[in-house]
Amino acid sequence: MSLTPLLNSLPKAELHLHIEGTLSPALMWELADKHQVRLPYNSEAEIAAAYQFDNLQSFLDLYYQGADVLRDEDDFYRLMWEYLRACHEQNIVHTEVMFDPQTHTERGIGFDIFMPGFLRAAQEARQEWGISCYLICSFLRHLSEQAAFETLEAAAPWYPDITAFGLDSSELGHPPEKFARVFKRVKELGFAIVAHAGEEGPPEYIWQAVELLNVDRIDHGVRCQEDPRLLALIRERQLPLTVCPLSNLKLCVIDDLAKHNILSLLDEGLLVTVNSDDPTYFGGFLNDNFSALEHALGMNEQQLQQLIVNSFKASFLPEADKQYWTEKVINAGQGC
Ligand SMILES: Nc1ncnc2[nH]cnc12
Ligand SMILES: [Zn+2]
Repeated sequence: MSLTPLLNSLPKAELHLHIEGTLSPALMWELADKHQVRLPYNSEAEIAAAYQFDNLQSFLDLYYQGADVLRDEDDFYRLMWEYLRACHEQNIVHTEVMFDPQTHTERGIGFDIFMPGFLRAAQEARQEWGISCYLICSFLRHLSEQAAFETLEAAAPWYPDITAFGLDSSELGHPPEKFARVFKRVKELGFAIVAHAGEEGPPEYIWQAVELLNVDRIDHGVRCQEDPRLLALIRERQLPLTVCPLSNLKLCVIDDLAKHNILSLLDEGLLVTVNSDDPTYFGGFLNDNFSALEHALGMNEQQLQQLIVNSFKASFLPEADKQYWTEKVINAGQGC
């Protein structure tokens, strides 16, 4: 029997989502027209057809180019609002959304433009649908340590609206150690920390994220299985991994979803979660990622439920909220 009815009925959290990676071809086309931005495409369909990637960098090149159509506060509001509407449709009740300030500040678009847009959409989604949305401010690792420090400083007026700081963009050649001093400061300021590690990069980068950045969660981390000592440490500390199956397939981290190690990591007792990363670029939102696991790996009902319980456990929600949602998931599962 299909897991789709159960999947749709369960409340879920999403913990690894780049808001710039939710820009749909339709919105990109509309905003390009609004701001008279020249795109290297002749239609929405051509935009969608261009989304074929060989690796992370080939994706990032298109992703940063696409973000150029985001210019004013209303554009950032629309972007966030459309994602939160998709959350509502999938029964995502809590989401922790990454944004890349440097993608915008480098184009002269400051925190005073994008933050009010994000926050207005988040507030309306809370009122309309009861969705909670936390923000994770991510540093681009292909830029310098100095640029990350400047971004941390520029974010200061918005600290009350930020839950965590993260690290993303081109992994290879930019190990976590490059940002050890920045994240030391982030920790002193009292924020949670996440970092992309072990997506394309080796287990050594995951070690550095854990030992030098003191991460609370690892984004991706799928290559931890190559190092048994690292795997044991992640299991012992129950350090969450925010895994993104369709992203891994689309960026050629794996060549076949049937070879994905997510269920094997789950069965080994790791706190793994399912996420969509950049859904409009990778061909699926959160529920599509779960469905893909059902079809490619034969994920069963118990594994589905555990992955969803993990999404709340691994979140930055207060303990009482984690408990509340975990009970909801378990009780809803029993009713099906
Ligand atoms: N999958 C990914 N890895 C690293 N940086 C990203 N930025 C957006 N998506 C990303
Ligand atoms: Zn990511």
